[in-house]
Amino acid sequence: MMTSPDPNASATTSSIDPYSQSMQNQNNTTNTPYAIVTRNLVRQFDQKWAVNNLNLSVRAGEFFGFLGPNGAGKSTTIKMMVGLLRPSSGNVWVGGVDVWQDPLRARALMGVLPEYLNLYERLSGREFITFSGHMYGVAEKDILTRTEELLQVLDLINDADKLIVDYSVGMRKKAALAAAIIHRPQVLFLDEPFEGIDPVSSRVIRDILHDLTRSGTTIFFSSHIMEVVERLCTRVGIINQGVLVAEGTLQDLRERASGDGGDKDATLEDIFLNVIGVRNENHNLSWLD
Ligand SMILES: Nc1ncnc2c1ncn2[C@@H]1O[C@H](COP(=O)(O)OP(=O)(O)OP(=O)(O)O)[C@@H](O)[C@H]1O
Repeated sequence: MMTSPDPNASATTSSIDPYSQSMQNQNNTTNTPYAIVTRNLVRQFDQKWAVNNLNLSVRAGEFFGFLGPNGAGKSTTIKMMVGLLRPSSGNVWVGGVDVWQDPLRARALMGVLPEYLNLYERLSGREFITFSGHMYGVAEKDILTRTEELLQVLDLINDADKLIVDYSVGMRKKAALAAAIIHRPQVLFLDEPFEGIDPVSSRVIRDILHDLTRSGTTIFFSSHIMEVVERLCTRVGIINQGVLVAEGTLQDLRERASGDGGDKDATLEDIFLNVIGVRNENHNLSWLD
């Protein structure tokens, strides 16, 4: 794997050779390649700073959960990371490749499950997953076996020849997930993967994601479902109003919460609400009194 720029280097460094710098973790103890690095990443929409100077480094093999309230900037960040939305300024490297300098090479390393699925409605589920395999250059025989296995495991096999236009929300999401992982991506981006998914499929997806990380895939996903993030993620980042306000393992965040006078056994939900500054205010509707 190629290396990306040193995330601990000065954030103001502008011209970096992402292929030549060696990677070291925060303690300078091991050489750990970073799967995702953002440097001073900004996206403005008119006067609104949707993402404000984001510096984030995700190590290879991590399962990284990206949290934030509605409108915090999660989807905007993911879109910039995967090459769907051009940053106003700043850089993103995935697997050591600058996403905006070399988008095709970067895209070949990734799998992406976007928030709003724009699927090929007139293809069947089976055709769509197969098509994705071809797009990623997977060998024909692997496409055949992987497609059937994905359809089976994701419980789409009985609807495999139905057109996607006739799929339910959850079925579309599962088909999109299958299409995003058929090439065994080095880095998988998932924007709200569990939204609209029933508990049975949710379990299946969690198992698949676990298997992917075991086989070396780095996963970056956003979610509002704290329990899932708590259960799956090795590290968590919290964004609020476009700014990264907390980052670390759950243990790091708990220790930080207890240092701030919080509970050392705090749940991720407690930590999240605390970090984004939610107080126990009165949320009653006056006209319901
Ligand atoms: N195309 C756009 N044009 C204008 N403003 C936008 C656009 N896309 C996003 N925004 C704004 O950028 C901010 C961040 O939006 P984003 O969709 O990234 O939030 P989010 O954290 O993914 O929210 P949610 O959890 O509700 O999906 C919001 O204020 C949103 O209104």
